Amino acid sequence: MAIIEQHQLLENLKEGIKKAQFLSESVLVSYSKQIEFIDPLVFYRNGEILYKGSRIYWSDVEDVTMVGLGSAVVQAYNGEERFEKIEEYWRKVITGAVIHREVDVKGTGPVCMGGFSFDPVQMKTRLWKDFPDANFTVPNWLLTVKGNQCFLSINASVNEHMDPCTIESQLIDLEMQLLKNNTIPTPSQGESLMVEENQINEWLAMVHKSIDAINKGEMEKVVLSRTTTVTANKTFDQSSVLLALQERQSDCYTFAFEKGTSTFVGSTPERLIKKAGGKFNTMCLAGTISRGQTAEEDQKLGETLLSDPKNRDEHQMVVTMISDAMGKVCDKIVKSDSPQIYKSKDVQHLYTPIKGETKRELSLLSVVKALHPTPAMGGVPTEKAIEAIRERETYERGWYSAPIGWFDEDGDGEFVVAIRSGLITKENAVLFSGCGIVADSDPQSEYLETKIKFTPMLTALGGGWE
Ligand SMILES: C=C(O[C@@H]1C=C(C(=O)O)C=C[C@H]1O)C(=O)O
Ligand SMILES: [Mg+2]
Repeated sequence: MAIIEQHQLLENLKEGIKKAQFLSESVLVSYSKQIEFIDPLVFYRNGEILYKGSRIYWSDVEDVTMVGLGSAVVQAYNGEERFEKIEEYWRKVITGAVIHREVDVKGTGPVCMGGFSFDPVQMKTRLWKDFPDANFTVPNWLLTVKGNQCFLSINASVNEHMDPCTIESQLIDLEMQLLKNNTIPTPSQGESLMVEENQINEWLAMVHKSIDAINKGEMEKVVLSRTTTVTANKTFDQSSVLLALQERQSDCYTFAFEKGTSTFVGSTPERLIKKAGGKFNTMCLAGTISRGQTAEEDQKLGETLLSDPKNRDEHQMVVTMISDAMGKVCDKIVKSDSPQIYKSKDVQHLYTPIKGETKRELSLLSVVKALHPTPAMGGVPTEKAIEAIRERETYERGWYSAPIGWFDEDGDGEFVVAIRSGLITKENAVLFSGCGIVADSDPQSEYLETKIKFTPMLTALGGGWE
């Protein structure tokens, strides 16, 4: 078996190099196979030395985890045409690629993973220096875990000058190192962390101003966010932060994008769009209340949320926009008439799932473009709200509240909205949290809402609120 597999990889490399000679440009070679089980966090950690600064962790709500190490292909773009540029580049890469799968499983092979910034026009600061407006990579190594089955995809960019046997033997050596068994440090708790909520008064003033603007009819909703800074006395261990998120936030998508010296990490409940063939799944998530201490209190809080006009209003604006946008691109959409409750560890939300179907060729990125930013992250009307955010927020959002995800050569894939997140650089972390401001908002309650939304990241870093 092993011999046949190696033979196959070598054949693919030879074919890729021949193609590269013919095209006079690099060609992507992708080979994937089933392997013995390995914990995805161990794999992520094993890549720390060789692939520091270019690792990706992604685990979805359907028990699929993908870990990417290194970049066989990378595309970065700054500016407003980012969706089109990434799409164009991807088409070109895939057209030339040599792809072989031992087993035909989604989420293996040449998977393109990455994200976008919230607003390409917002001024850039040092905070997000390693995160362009669009940044996508096909990892050199992609581990895909589905339940207890594991698949390994090897992606290599080859050119006409390469020797297939040399590459093959390098890959075999690396594979052994990356698949070594290892342990993950247990999540830290009660660490001595310095936790500082930044510019609370400025934020409250901004909320007051926005409520005034809404009452004057300048807009209907704007999502305002703020940051909390966390400092530890030693470098945060990414694998243990991910483990903590994964354990506590099991109904969320847990992710990490390591770029240069920073890693954008989080556990978001919010799917932006999933595409499988002509079928699309999206959701509206807006309107928030805390979790109860007891099952009874929790249930009561959920009922309060469901019948609260302010939260229903905040939610409805998202439903209207997403239904309109999906209605325009799909032949048919299905959505329930009233919201349900979505519970995650620290908060409950109003939630309306929407399904769409189309027989036309419709790319995932074009739907991402049509949806982003939804009024769950921007506001209503979109342009007015984005201008207000640009003008009033005192920091750069970067990839916070923006689409992150993956897609494959068939154009299938999934994007989520990167909230409940933070940017970790060594022993420092900046956490992000926002909330929808509408006419009936009370600044103090909105402040508390954003405070609980910091909790998932704060606890994963080993901290908590006093
Ligand atoms: C903006 C965030 O969350 C969004 C805002 C919500 C609200 O205001 O009720 C709820 C869910 C999210 O759509 C965040 O968590 O940072
Ligand atoms: Mg809210």
